[in-house]
Amino acid sequence: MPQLPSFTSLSGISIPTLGISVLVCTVIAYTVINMFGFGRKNEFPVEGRVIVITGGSDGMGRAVAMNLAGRGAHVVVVARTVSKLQSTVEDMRRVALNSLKQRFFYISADLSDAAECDRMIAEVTGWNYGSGPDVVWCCAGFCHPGFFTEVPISIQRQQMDNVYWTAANTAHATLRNWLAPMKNPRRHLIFTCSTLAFTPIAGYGPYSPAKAAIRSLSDTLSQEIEMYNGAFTQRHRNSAPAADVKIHTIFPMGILSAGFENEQKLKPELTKMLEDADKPQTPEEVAQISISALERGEYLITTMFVGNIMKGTSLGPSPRNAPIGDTVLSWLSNLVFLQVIPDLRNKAFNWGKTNGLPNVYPGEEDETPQATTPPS
Ligand SMILES: NC(=O)C1=CN([C@@H]2O[C@H](COP(=O)(O)OP(=O)(O)OC[C@H]3O[C@@H](n4cnc5c(N)ncnc54)[C@H](OP(=O)(O)O)[C@@H]3O)[C@@H](O)[C@H]2O)C=CC1
Ligand SMILES: CCCCCCCCCCCCCCCC(=O)[C@@H](N)CO
Repeated sequence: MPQLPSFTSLSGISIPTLGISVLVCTVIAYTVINMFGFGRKNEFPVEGRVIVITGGSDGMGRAVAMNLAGRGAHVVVVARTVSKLQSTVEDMRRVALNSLKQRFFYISADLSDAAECDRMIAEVTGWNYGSGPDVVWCCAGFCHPGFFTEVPISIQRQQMDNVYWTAANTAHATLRNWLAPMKNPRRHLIFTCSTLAFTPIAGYGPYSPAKAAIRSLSDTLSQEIEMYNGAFTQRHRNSAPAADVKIHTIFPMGILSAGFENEQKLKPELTKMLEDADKPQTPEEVAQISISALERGEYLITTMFVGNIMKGTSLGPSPRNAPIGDTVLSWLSNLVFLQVIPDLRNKAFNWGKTNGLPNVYPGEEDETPQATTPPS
C-alpha cells in the first residue's frame, strides 16, 4: 500500500517550509504592490483644482507651485515681495500642463497679519468665481538660528510671527472659508513644518518652538475636523456643511533655498556640527517627494530616511500613516535615539569644553546679525 504523504513531506517540501514560503511571498508581494502603488487611488488629485501656496515665490514653495502647475492645477502664490511673485507666475505659465485652461494668480500679503490672511482668502475666492480654494499649502516662513540667550527676544517673537502665525493665520482664514457650504467637499490643508519639531538641535531655539507649535496645531485640527465630518452625517437635522477636509504636515530636512543660504550665515558652528547628518535636498526634490506622499494619503510626511527616524522617535499621539509600519518604525527609532540623545548633548558639552563660549554675550545683542525680512 503506498504511503500517504506525511506531515513532513509533500512532494519533498515540508508543510511548515511551504507555509513560511507562502507567508514570505505574500509579504514581498504586498510590499511590491505598495511600493509601486498598483491599484491605489490617488488621494491628492490636482488637475483642475485651485491651489494656494503661501511662500510660493521662493525655495520649496516655489518648487511646489511649479510642480503643481505642471500637473494641471490652477495656482495662486502668496508672499510679500511682488517681483518674485510675478516671476513665479511667468514661470508657471511656461510649465503649465494645459496653458489654455490653467489660471495663475499672485497675491502680495504679509501673512503674519491675520487680517491680511482673511483678505488673501477673500481675494482667492473672488478670483475663483465665488468658491474657496481646494487646497491650501502653507510654506511661508524662514529660519533665524542662534543660541537662545544671544538672539534678542524681539527676533524670537518675529520667528513666532513669521513661522507659526503665518501658518495659523492662514489655517484660520482657510477653515472659516471652507466650513461654509462648499461645492467640492474634499479639501486639503497642508502645513510645512521641519524635522526640528521632532528632535531638538542646539542653536535652533528661536525657530524650532514655532515649528513644534505648527505640529501641535496640525494634530489638534486633524481631530477637531472630525466634529464637522460627524455633524455632516446628520445634515438633515442641522445645517452642517460638507467638510471633508484632510490635514497634512510636511517635515523637511535642510532645503537648498535662498532662505537656507541666509540661515547658514547666522548659524553657530556647533549647530552645523550637530546637524551633520543632514544632507540638504533641492526644493524640487522636496516638492516631488511631498506630493507623492500626499497622493498616497499620508498625514505626517518626511522627505528622507534620517527625517523618518526622527519622526519615529516622536510619533506620540499623532495619527499614523500605516499602523504596523509606523509602530515598528517608532520602536526602532526609540532604540536608535537611546544613543542619539546623549550623543547630541555630549557633542554640545565637548564643544563648550574645547571652544569656550561664543564671542557674543547677552547685552551685546546689537552685534547680532539681523533676521532678513525682505521688504513687503
Ligand atoms: N530651508 C530649510 O532648510 C528648511 C525650511 N523649512 C521650511 O520650509 C518652508 C520653505 O522654506 P524655504 O524653501 O527655505 O523658503 P525660502 O526662505 O526660500 O522662501 C520663503 C518664502 O516665504 C515667504 N514669506 C516669508 N515670510 C512671509 C510672510 N510673513 N508673509 C508671507 N510670505 C512670507 C517668502 O517670500 P517674501 O519674503 O517675499 O515674503 C518666500 O516666498 C519654510 O516654512 C521653512 O521654515 C523646513 C525645513 C528646512
Ligand atoms: C539615524 C538617525 C540619527 C538622527 C540624528 C539627528 C540628526 C539631526 C539632524 C538635524 C536636521 C535638521 C533639519 C531641519 C533644518 C531646518 O529646519 C532648518 N534648516 C530651517 O530652515
